[in-house]
Amino acid sequence: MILTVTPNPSLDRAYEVPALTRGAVVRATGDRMDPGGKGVNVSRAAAAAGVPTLAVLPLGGAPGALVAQLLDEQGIAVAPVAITGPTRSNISVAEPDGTLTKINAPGPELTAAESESLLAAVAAHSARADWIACCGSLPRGLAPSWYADLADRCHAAGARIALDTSGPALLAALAGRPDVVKPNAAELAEAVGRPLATVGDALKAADELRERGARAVLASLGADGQLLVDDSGTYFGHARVDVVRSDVGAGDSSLAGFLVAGGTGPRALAAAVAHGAAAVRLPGSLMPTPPDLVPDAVTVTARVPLDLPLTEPAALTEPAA
Ligand SMILES: Nc1ncnc2c1ncn2[C@@H]1O[C@H](COP(=O)(O)OP(=O)(O)O)[C@@H](O)[C@H]1O
Ligand SMILES: O=P(O)(O)OC[C@H]1O[C@](O)(COP(=O)(O)O)[C@@H](O)[C@@H]1O
Repeated sequence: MILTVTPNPSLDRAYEVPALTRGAVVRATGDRMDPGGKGVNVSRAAAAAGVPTLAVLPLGGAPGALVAQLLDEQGIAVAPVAITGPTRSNISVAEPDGTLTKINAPGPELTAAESESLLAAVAAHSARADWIACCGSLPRGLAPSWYADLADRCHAAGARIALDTSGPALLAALAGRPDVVKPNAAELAEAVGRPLATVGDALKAADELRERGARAVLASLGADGQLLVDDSGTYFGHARVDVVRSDVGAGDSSLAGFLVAGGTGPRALAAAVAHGAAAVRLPGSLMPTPPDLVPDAVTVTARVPLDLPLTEPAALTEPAA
């Protein structure tokens, strides 16, 4: 079973527009609403792959009720923790050329009691979990060490920890020795405090995260593919995608594919890449089902193209904590 923890879930609203013009009234040509947040998406993708999953998440207010309803409609098992503050809504705007603009709200502030209830909810189900995927930003009220504390408790219960977060929460979580971390290029750059221009730069950064505590690193590099560094070796995976509709949740879909395929080694990397590629071919944060996957389009190699320039070099937007 894949248990997911999403401390700051969201109601994801996705708009498709002909062009995004600042200061103008922009008429959307399509819109959709999905239950969101990185762990929620991992659960949705795991369920779509036919793997048992449980999503642990705090929910509050009318948006929280809507997230619960949408998850129920999708048949996702949920262990909700009731909170006072309203669940956030995140917005993405997709343009026909593939440009995506995302606005992520900060979300509610959790009280100390709500933070404890969330940890207790995870602990109550962790014995049943093969993997516990800890995903997304931490809401206000949770210390940056929250994921590290969670990892300590869950490791003691025998579960493996996958982690997908950013900034200080990622750095602090490394102390909890997560079994795999899945940064994207920007998160990796921020974690090591330097920009990344090539796949080789990303590999050096991934090695550094392992030195700091991560047992394995699955680095997602957008259109360029993914890099896996674990005890079995170092591998690079790529898939060709002709039309990108929305990359919202592509990383979450990738992580789910990786865990569903065992969570280690080149076969799991191939599944991660297939899931990421399938996700970007779908609108909004729709998660792929098996018929959406095109495994033949995926290549995985142990010969990492170190000199390959990243299509989107990762600049530093914030100083590393
Ligand atoms: N433009 C793209 N073309 C092809 N595949 C993509 C594209 N964007 C994302 N992907 C796939 O989805 C994965 C996750 O996307 P990425 O943007 O790296 O992560 P995140 O969603 O966490 O920011 C990538 O590693 C890749 O496999
Ligand atoms: O917790 P964060 O970092 O604010 O991210 C939350 C957002 O991330 C998502 O899980 C999508 O992930 P990506 O932005 O990595 O594609 C959305 O469902 C959600 O709105």
